Amino acid sequence: MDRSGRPGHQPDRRTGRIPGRRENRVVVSRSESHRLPTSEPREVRRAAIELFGHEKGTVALACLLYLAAAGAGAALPVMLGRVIDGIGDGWSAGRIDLVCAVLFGCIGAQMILVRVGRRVSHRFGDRSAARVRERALGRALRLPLGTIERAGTGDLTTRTTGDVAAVAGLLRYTGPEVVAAIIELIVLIVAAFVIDPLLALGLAAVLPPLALVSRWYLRAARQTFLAERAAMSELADALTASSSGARTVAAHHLQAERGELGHRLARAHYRTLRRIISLQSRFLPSLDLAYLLPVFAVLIGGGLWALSGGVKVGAVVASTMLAYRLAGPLDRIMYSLTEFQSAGAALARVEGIGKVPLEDRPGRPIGTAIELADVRFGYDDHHDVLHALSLRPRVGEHLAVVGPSGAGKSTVARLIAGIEPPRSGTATIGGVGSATIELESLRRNVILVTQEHHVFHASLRDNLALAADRDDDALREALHRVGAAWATDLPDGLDTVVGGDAHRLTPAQAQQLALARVVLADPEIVILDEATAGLDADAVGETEAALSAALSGRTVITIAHQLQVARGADRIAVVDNGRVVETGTHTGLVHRGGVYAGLWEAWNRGRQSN
Ligand SMILES: Nc1ncnc2c1ncn2[C@@H]1O[C@H](COP(=O)(O)OP(=O)(O)OP(=O)(O)O)[C@@H](O)[C@H]1O
Repeated sequence: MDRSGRPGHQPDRRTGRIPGRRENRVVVSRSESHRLPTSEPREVRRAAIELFGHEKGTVALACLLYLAAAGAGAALPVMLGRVIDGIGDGWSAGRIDLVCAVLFGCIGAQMILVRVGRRVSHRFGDRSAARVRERALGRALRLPLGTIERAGTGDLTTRTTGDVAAVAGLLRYTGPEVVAAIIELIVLIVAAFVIDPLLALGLAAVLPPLALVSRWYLRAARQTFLAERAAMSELADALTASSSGARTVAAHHLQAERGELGHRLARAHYRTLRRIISLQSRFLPSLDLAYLLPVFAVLIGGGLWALSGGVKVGAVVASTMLAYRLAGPLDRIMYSLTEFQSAGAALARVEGIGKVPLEDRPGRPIGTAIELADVRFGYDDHHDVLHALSLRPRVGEHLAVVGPSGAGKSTVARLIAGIEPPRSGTATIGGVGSATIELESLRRNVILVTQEHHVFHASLRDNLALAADRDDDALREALHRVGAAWATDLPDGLDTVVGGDAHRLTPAQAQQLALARVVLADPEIVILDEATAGLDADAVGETEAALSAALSGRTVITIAHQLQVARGADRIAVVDNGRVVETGTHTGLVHRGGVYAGLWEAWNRGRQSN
């Protein structure tokens, strides 16, 4: 970089940035080692058992209700067989009527018991699903930020939304259905043995084909479903990165590349879906064949035996009906294998969040002095982006960090904020490594505001109260300080629900909301990294000045991508190629005629020609 500002350091016409040697930061694909882990089947089983353990009473009650319902259901073929044989044995009409009345009563009782059982099991499902969701979110919130970013927010989002929903669906609907089906199956088999143990052996004809088919399916399905979930995550990740990094994509003309990546990942996901369909299209018809085998076995075997007088016709009819009814619960169990596989894969991913090693953060800083000393840092093992960088912001000063794009300014912000530890050297706050400071204390004292802000689908008041529980006047004052005049025009004032379709905030408004949160939180150290980039050029200066006034006495470090922001700072540090190459006031640096002076000249020239 020279004083004249070579072409590479002219501000970009569209973004106002000072270009440099930045590499493409929109992640193209995540390496295996950066993916969030997945739990082993053994760990998934343990988690499932733990879930049942919380609801032993409810589970036992639901099982009892399903048992009674299955008993009432099995009474139908048993009694019908007795009636058939009873007619042959000369039962009276009154006796037959009585048995038929009991039979109808059983049908009614079965319907009621199933309904009540479902209600109880839904209650279990709801509470367990809430437990899974809360656990996943709790774990996600404790994850080290650097890990989330390297793994991709899309992956974590899919795990805490789609995967949790798949597990919740299983717990609420499919799980209880399968338990009910297993109980029904056992009751049907017991009933068949009560009617005639030899005929009941015919039911076993279903077992060999069923065992073969399900063994093959279960083996193939786990990998297929895991692959589908992973492909879905990668796709979500790439789409999230493309949309949240839209400005970078546009600035680096990466639209075609990102579009192609999206298509490639969508095709990969489509291929995994086709594998699932192909698997199921072989699995399901084989099941139908398997169900028919015990019906034929009992009907033909029992029929021949009845002809020779070895067994009564009623017993054969009842056993055949029971064999036929096996298809119902078996079908529900086998069909749900797909969902079990899918939810099992989902639970493995949800539980995997808990396998990420948490950071050891015992540090308790004394004071708020920031110091970066001889810091080396790189995002991968191969090359450093910061090279022995040293910087000592003074307590209570407003320091602007400037430099060409890709120089390492945002990386400096991340190290101060304790998101990443340095590879060597030290990055400390109050004498303690910032990446080791206890999270609660770090969050209270240090806030990093970037361009990414989340507006929660809630009232404006709730969105602000996240930062600090203050009265309405304080909330309004914070909005006023960051120039959010629009807030006074909202139809329901602070009660207006924002973040959803009802009242969508513009990116600039969302940014002001984030800044108002900072004012309310009033931390000791504020790091603003492109925090005003979404505002229009005139508003940037005003907002930065208002923010500085609101945060007076606090240490404010502004990563200034536009030099007019740096001008108002107490001191400026110029970062180039991962090193601090100059520090001083705006006037001092311009007079010195060094790197900053060159940047300033190029900046002014660029603005005039724009
Ligand atoms: N998450 C990341 N993973 C890999 N490399 C990264 C990541 N973030 C930044 N880099 C790389 O590190 C170097 C320094 O980036 P950094 O964002 O700190 O620069 P900067 O000066 O803030 O740039 P800009 O002004 O464009 O924001 C660049 O080469 C960049 O491509």
